Amino acid sequence: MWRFGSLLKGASCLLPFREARSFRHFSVFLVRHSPVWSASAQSSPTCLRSPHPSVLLSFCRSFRKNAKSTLDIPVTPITVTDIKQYLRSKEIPFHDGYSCLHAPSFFLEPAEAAGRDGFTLFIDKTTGQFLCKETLVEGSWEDLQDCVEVMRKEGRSCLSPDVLLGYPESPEEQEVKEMELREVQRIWSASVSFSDLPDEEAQLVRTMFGIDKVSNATLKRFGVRFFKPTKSLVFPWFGGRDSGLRGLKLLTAKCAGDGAVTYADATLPKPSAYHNLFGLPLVGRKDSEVVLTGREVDALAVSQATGLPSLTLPRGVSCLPPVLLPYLEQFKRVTLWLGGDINSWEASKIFSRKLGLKRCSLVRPGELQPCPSEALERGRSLSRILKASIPAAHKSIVSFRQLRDDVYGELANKELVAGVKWSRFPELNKILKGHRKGELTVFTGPTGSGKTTFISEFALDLCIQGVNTLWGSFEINNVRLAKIMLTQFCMQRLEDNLEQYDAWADKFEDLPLYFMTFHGQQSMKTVLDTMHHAVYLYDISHVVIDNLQFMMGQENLSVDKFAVQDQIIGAFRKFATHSSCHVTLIIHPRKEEDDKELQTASIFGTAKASQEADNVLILQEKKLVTVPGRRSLQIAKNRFDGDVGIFPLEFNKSSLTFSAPLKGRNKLRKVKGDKPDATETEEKVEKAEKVEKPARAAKTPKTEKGLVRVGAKGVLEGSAKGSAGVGEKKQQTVFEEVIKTK
Ligand SMILES: Nc1ncnc2c1ncn2[C@@H]1O[C@H](COP(=O)(O)OP(=O)(O)OP(=O)(O)O)[C@@H](O)[C@H]1O
Repeated sequence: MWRFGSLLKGASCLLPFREARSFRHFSVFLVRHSPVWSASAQSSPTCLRSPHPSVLLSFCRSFRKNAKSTLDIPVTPITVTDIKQYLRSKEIPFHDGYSCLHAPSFFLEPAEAAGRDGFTLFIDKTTGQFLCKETLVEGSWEDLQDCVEVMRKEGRSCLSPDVLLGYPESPEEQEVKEMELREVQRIWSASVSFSDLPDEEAQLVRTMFGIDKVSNATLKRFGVRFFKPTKSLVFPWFGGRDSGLRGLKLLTAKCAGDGAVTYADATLPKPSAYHNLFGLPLVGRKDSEVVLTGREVDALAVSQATGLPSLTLPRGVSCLPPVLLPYLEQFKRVTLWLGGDINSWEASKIFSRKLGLKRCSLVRPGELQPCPSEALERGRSLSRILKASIPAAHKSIVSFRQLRDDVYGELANKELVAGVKWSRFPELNKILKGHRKGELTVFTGPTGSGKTTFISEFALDLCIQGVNTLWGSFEINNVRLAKIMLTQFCMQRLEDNLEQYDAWADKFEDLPLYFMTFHGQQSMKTVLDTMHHAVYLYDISHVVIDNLQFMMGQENLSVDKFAVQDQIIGAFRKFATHSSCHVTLIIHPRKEEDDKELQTASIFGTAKASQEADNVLILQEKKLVTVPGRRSLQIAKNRFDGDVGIFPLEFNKSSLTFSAPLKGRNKLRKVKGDKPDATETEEKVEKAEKVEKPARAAKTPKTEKGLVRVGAKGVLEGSAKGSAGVGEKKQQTVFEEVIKTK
């Protein structure tokens, strides 16, 4: 099969159609002004033979960004060996780097390339994604192969950097982009440099942002300005082929009533497109050491105090997008000093795997080792702290001496160690304490009892708070699942309020939420490969698998099905631990008698599932609760601190939610031990329900209230620190303010 490849500028040829999935990359090869494509694709995309659906969708307004959050993983993931073999077979020289392979760029004219470093094409070893650092041409592994094929076919030694274009933008998207750029320019030119501020005001601003000791010279070197209308620090993003202003980040300080200061950041463009490594223009080609920080003010502190190159990750501790890795390849030593709390420590361990453990060392947070800006304020020696950083490459056997600081960290940060709290399920916080990375949760419940619906809200709640989430829904398709989640997100029937669809979908789209594109039976290997890929690309920290039975394939029918299930559970356990990612696994129960409650032992298969799991959650439908439709959630195992218990859930059919609309509505009963007394539980639940019913009926908010509650509590008011999703919402509020002050 062939696909039309009139896509390289000045070249018209047919490219072999390697795999159906390649169509996904088809539009990357659009030639600017290509009349053939623009006319045919836009008016009738179906003119392509068997195009990949996502190509068609990318032209359809209502689905325009679906492709972005859908994890379309290659059927056979690329490995570094494949990449190397291909390059060798095409006689392309390469060096083995830390996260990337380095090859000569074929987007530079030979004469142009001669004056440069030479190996400026960076190919990500995990994904095959490439970037030419000189021309900033980037694309997928398939794109790279296509470029090589075309060069070979046409006998060229290089290609124009303009041959590859991104997905065509809709007029709407272009307009948003232009508006953003205008806003960036407006804020930037209305901002003042510190040396232009009256001394008193400059000092006040410094105090407000905790940078008293950062000099005007440092602020000037990094291009930091102050935007008076919102009293924000402005950090510019310079980049692109012309090194022009591409965006900016605003950091705003807010004083709470009790005198505490909280900081909110906002970026333009929005966080998912904001790929600024703040400080990059100051890095010299020969620099071989760098300090990575989680906040811009920290980079200022490190640079001033140590003279070392220092860069800030655009979204702090929430992720390290692989597109930034090529810019970090030149460094032989990378020190991660992402902040002063346990979250920064966890993130630095995870990021160092992407960066290559051997060259990374980590600053362990502690009383004497706060974040860099605080260390500078407190007069600590930043060089000494950096010197004391710990190599990231760990040994398999450690003594308590090496662990003692970790143990202390856990004790001193009890709340953070307990994980992210649910905002819709306070009872879960009381029993499980929070949602922690690296754990395995097994969830079961009777057939059709609402397992998917409940876990959807359970995961959404965390996702709203910035937990990067990946769904593997093999039972129901992604459109249906997204519909359930969107309904739960806005807490109302959108069918009856279609005019609100776009507003809610826009908000929903900004969540760090991804879906696997599989449906039906899947091999465990494919699913695990996808999960690894997602962790690498999007720093996923919660994977939901609905459900295990869909991975048992043909073996499901054989006598050895229990062994297969155990093997799958073991693999998920390993993945969760090694990837520091929480896995929630839905498992069907064994067939139980109808009037019996489920127990841990009711989980289908052997005892492996409950042994390997850190948490076992059971959606109880029968016996415990006699009111039809009423369910209870039983926490039957909690490895973190042993508390188990059960609490009632009330299903709201219009919003598809189980969460209590009002605080303190459901009574919680803590049970120590795995098997609560069913009769007692039922009685208590019933009693609690009866007593509280009238009050609840009177207090249940209308759907608009639900909208305000979710939007305000879960989305708009969260702290921007360490949370991508929340950070994005902050952006809206800050820029709304900016616009208001215009
Ligand atoms: N508590 C409830 N009361 C009434 N209906 C519910 C309740 N919870 C979910 N439902 C509805 O029941 C249907 C099935 O729900 P869901 O798919 O979540 O169940 P499940 O347990 O995942 O099913 P399966 O066992 O097939 O995997 C959906 O239409 C859902 O809206």
